[in-house]
Amino acid sequence: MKMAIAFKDVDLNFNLTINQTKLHRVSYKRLFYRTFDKKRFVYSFSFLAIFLFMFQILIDGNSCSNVSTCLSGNCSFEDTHKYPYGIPIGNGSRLPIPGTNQRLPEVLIIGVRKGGTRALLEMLNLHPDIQKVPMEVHFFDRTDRHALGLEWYRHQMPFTFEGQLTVEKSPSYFITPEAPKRVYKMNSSAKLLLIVRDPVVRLLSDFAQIEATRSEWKKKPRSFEDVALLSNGSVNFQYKAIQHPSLGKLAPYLCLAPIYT
Ligand SMILES: Nc1ncnc2c1ncn2[C@@H]1O[C@H](COP(=O)(O)OS(=O)(=O)O)[C@@H](OP(=O)(O)O)[C@H]1O
Repeated sequence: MKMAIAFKDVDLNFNLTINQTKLHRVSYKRLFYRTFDKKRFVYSFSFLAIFLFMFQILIDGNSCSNVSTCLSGNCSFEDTHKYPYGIPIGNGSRLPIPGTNQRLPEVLIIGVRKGGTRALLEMLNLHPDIQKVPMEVHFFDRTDRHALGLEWYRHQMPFTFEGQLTVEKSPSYFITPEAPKRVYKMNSSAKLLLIVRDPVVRLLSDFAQIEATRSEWKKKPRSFEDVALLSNGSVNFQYKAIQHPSLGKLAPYLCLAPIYT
């Protein structure tokens, strides 16, 4: 059989008198060896390598200039948002932006659970003078964490310049009886932010989230009545989203004026 194959700009002519199966095997093999141009391969490979190298330099060059600008002490307040825990310098190490420090928070978003506390924190963080703590630290509500001490708490804080406010949010602070005394001991003039929402709507929001998480963990689904009501039909005040603090007990530590709702 005589075949003429046009493969891009290469014309191949070869005779084969073998059966169809062998034809395919042999023709592909020949096609490969005949079209394989070593020189062209080397040129293409080198071109690709150079291109990737230049691209890498471009990317690195950009981040390097930012990082070196920061490390040489020319960082702005906004840069602390970019590198809240220092500038990554490889090997998992980080260098704090010169002039910054980890400071205890002056502002706490204390609740309420499912009140839009995350949205409030993110919106405040848009301001360059404010630095959010990305995660909930639960320092004032969890006794095991509180026992680690203020230095441990400070080390969970992002780096800030003097004049920037650090804001932490853990909605359980509002319903934990020990929290006000602990906050007061840390800083008696800390600003406490409380964002409120229709209690029934946020109860439903909380229930939906908890049940979704339980379902991910393959836990048995519960009805709303199971969690919100006791067996005698009265409200279950132990349920987290329903709990509220006893303001009488908090009074010695809270001057209501610094609570912003
Ligand atoms: N701007 C604004 N206005 C009204 N509602 C808002 C807003 N931003 C967030 N949300 C709703 O707040 C719910 C999440 O609240 P939190 O961030 O406090 O949740 S958490 O307690 O930290 O888990 C969550 O409620 P649900 O969607 O009903 O679950 C958010 O949708």
